[in-house]
Amino acid sequence: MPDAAQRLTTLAEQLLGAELPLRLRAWDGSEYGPPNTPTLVIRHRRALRRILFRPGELGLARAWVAGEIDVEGDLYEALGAISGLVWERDDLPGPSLRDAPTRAAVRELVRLAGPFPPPPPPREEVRRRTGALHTKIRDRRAISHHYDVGNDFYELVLGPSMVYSCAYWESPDNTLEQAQRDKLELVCRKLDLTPGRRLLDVGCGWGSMAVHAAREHGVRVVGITLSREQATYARKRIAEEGLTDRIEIRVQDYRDVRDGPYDAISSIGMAEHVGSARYLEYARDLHALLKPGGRLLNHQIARRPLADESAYSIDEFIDAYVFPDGELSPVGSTVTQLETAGFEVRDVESIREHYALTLCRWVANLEANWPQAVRLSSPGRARVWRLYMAASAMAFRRNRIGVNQVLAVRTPVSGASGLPLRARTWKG
Ligand SMILES: C[S@@+](CC[C@H](N)C(=O)[O-])C[C@H]1O[C@@H](n2cnc3c(N)ncnc32)[C@H](O)[C@@H]1O
Repeated sequence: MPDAAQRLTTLAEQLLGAELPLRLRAWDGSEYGPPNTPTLVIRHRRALRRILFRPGELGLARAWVAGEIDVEGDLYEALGAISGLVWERDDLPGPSLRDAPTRAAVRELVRLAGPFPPPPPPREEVRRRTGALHTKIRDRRAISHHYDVGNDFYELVLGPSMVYSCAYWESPDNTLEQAQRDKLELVCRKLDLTPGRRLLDVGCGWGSMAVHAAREHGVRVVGITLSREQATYARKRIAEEGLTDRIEIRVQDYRDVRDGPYDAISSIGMAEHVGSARYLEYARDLHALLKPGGRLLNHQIARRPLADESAYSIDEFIDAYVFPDGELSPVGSTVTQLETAGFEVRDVESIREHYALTLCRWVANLEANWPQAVRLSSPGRARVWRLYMAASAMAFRRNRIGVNQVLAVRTPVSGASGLPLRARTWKG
């Protein structure tokens, strides 16, 4: 009788119709598969039950959070191998459940997983996003879930720059702090910030953009966030920098900003929270908050468009464990919505590869401070973050998702956009 690792490998290969490019270690201590590759460790057969119960990323993620599966060796190599095998194949669908051998393999897998517990009580299913879902109260709760993990935890992961969005890598060998500074500076140049102008930073996080723009470009800034912890941190930092006369941080929803018009608006890593049903309203609100000729820089993660857009559903793992209610749209629909709201879209810069580099640095920071990260959050939460960030790095690297800076102008009726004939000012 072959041991569990060998049986599992054989079954997985039969079901996937391809060779497993990873080594496997099972709960009985047995190992099987190629040497010199990362090892997928299945510590408990409960992991199989979870995966069979909930096929797709969520079952896998739950087993990961519970510590029932793990990876030894290079996490990125393992994730790349798994996604190459499951999500990125052009020869799918593989073996069909109509085939007798496939059905037999599934039955054998169920046997191997052991007795199933009674089904869990019905839980709220992840719904398609509707306009009603992104209410101000719900958005505030979702933001709290994500950002009020504690500033100390974010400091460990993000490092001293405390910027939680894609950095800009002039060279991949730069430090994360330099790359984040370069990103903030790039945004300031795109927005043509000059002393005395007024900037609204929507989704200001821990205040990094506000501080950079006020200190380096002499602008007055209002930064808004839904997270109290972020606001407290940002205000302290602003006081330490001696910039309280130039920066105001508010705990405020973008839908409640009433003190326009502004000369410029930055929205960096915030619009992912808006939701497609509310996106046009968001674009209209920002448009109304700008002076004629004012610029918006919208820096946002995008997904690839689908042949059938109605088939889009939120990633269950991200929704359940990381980013409740976060939602991605293709860059084309962002541009269309901004134009519909009245903006003239002048520049779209894709910086997809930059996010893979950024995420790898965050993962490295987390790994280097692992015991402290676990103490500040919990073993499950720290594991979720490691997996989420490493998997996201892979997704950016492999073009499953992207990130774009969209520069849009509230061009006046005269057509005078105020932009240079060539974008030398920021492209160098
Ligand atoms: C990923 S963080 C980005 C923070 C910052 N821009 C940076 O690059 O570090 C997203 C920010 O958007 C804010 N946010 C999300 N929804 C918001 C809303 N409805 N109104 C105002 N801010 C919001 C969050 O509170 C958080 O500060």
